[in-house]
Amino acid sequence: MDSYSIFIVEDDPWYGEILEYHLTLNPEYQITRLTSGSQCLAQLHKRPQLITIDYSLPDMNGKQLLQRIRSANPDLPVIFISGQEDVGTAVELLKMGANDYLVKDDHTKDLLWNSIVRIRENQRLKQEVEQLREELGQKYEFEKTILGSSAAMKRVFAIMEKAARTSINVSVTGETGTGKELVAKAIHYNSERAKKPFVPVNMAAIPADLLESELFGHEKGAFTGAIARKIGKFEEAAKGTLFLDEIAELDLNLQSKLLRVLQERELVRVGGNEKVKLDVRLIVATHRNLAKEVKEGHFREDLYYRIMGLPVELPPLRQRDNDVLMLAKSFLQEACKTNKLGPLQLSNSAKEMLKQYPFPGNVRELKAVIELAAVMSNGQEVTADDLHLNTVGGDNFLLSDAKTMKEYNIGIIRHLLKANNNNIQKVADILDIGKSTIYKMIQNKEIVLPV
Ligand SMILES: Nc1ncnc2c1ncn2[C@@H]1O[C@H](COP(=O)(O)OP(=O)(O)OP(=O)(O)O)[C@@H](O)[C@H]1O
Repeated sequence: MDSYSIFIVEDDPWYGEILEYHLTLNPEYQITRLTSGSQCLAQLHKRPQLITIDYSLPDMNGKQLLQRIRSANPDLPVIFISGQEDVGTAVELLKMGANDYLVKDDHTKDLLWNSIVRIRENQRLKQEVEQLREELGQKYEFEKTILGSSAAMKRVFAIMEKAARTSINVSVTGETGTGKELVAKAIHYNSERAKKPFVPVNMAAIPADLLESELFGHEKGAFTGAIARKIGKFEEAAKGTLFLDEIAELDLNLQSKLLRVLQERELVRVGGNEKVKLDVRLIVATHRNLAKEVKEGHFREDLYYRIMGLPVELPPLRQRDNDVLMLAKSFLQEACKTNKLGPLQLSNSAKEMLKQYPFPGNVRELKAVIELAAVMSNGQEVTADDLHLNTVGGDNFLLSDAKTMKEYNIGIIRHLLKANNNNIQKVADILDIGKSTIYKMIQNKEIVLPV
């Protein structure tokens, strides 16, 4: 049984007795009764997990006591119990970080009981989230997740380390599938902010008219359909990292709004007046050349300088020397494990083919090609024939250079759908993309599924 230590600070012995009696109905609660503020402060080293305080104590008032508790432990839950209903004091105490304010009446015992249950549940969830984030952080140790030992990738790791040690903004550029999001996550989970949220938002995936409220939040009634207040991604990422992917797709109007928010370090939710202070590390990414976008008038120069921060340029896979083979081996191992296949090797011919191929879809494409090859192979090794770099959507598909990136994408998805009985979820998982991307292609008739 988990014990939970509660201090009851109450100078009226009779009322203290009632509270103690009621709370000990839960055998987990270990109660310590104290009758003054100074007694409470002197016992804080015993690490109570929650404190209830009578607002008017003989030696100090509730505000003074709360201030001193907060400076010793900013997270310790505190519930006030007051002899009178005084909304002003209640609001002030809650603003100072009290968790609840109850008035002494017939229902106090039950309200207190419920309040403690709620606070414990919040504490439990918070602990769980922190633990999960810690585990994620371990998962994102740079060199364990971002594979690469080429000179080009070593330079990337060196800049990432600098980024992780500071809180300055970071901009990640690189062709599609080079690992921009992976880099952003690794910086976050290796930084001081690791225990706070990493919030990714893809500028290209959200319709322009929804993006403002998605980023900055909205107040109830701000527009038709705004039935309740909603906090935006900036607020969701408080004390953590906001990852704005495909930043070049932001329209000029929203670029100005974003610039203002970043300059003033505060935001106002759509349809509201209240100013909300910001504390986020911003990481942006794009596959475009932002400097060129600025020159062509598509991107604001002042915003460009504000978000550029520390630039991380991810080289395309074809410029990473032997990383292609290292990645291929690792993806092959992973594919064997997930598909419950015996261990497979890459044949020499397969290695040669991978080294020659330019990989327009970069690491993402390599991963998909290898996963498919693992499934296709029926021997001990993956041969050049299993790689099927040239079978997607017809002969020499991937080797023909007259294709746009979009055509490659459609070709790969078409092929994988065929190989996986048109299981959209499975193909989305293999390619590490959202199902919506595939549905959009079907809607646009770029892909036709058999009826
Ligand atoms: N160096 C690497 N080592 C291992 N896996 C990698 C590496 N780089 C990328 N990947 C994997 O490749 C896939 C694509 O990576 P990611 O989504 O980060 O790319 P991206 O550049 O953000 O793509 P896009 O431009 O399409 O948004 C992911 O599954 C990721 O885990």
